Amino acid sequence: MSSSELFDRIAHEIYQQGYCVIRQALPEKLGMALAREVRTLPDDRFSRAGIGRQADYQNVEAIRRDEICWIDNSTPAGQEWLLWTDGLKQALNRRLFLGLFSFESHYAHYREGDFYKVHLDAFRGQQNRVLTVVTYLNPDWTDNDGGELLIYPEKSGVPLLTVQPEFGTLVVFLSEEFPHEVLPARADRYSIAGWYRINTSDRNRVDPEL
Ligand SMILES: O=C(O)CCC(=O)C(=O)O
Ligand SMILES: [Fe+2]
Repeated sequence: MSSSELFDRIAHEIYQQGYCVIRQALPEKLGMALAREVRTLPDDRFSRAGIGRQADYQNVEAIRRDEICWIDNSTPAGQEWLLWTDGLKQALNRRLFLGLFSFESHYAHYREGDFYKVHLDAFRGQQNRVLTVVTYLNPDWTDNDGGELLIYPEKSGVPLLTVQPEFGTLVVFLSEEFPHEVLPARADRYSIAGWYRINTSDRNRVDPEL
């Protein structure tokens, strides 16, 4: 699938249903570079993920256990990823007039037993995170390794989708609309989670900060 076919398909499915899951979507070479990088980053580049400002540490531990490392332009793999996600942003803006403005993303490492309970990535009205993108960097993932992503309909209940975190699978969904969770991993699980944001700056506040 060429990248323009892929971006067309993502735009179409986001328009139709608000989410899409595509296997083997991430370009192979990019996926390999990211998979290699996430495994070679020193441990001290990763930190315990948070869940917003108020929550204390114990609260966070009950909700999510992964460790994250924000991705920037300082490595070739990071650069290539940001270029690719920028291409996706432009394609979605062109096709859907979403007005996506900025993008932030991090590697995530779930060790054995780590999980992320049901949550939304953005809250309605705050208009910060509009679109979530997740991709997986696990070449040898098996059904026994757990760590599935479950995506629920807006009112929760029965999952709409169960996604295995297999190498190259790409998940995109509207951040305000779909509660989701990561079931406990039974092996090291590597992924990238990212968010496109719109520009909600006004006279008194620049947001996202430049
Ligand atoms: O890794 C995944 O499958 C999803 C992660 C997630 O929901 C998040 O980081 O907000
Ligand atoms: Fe999430």
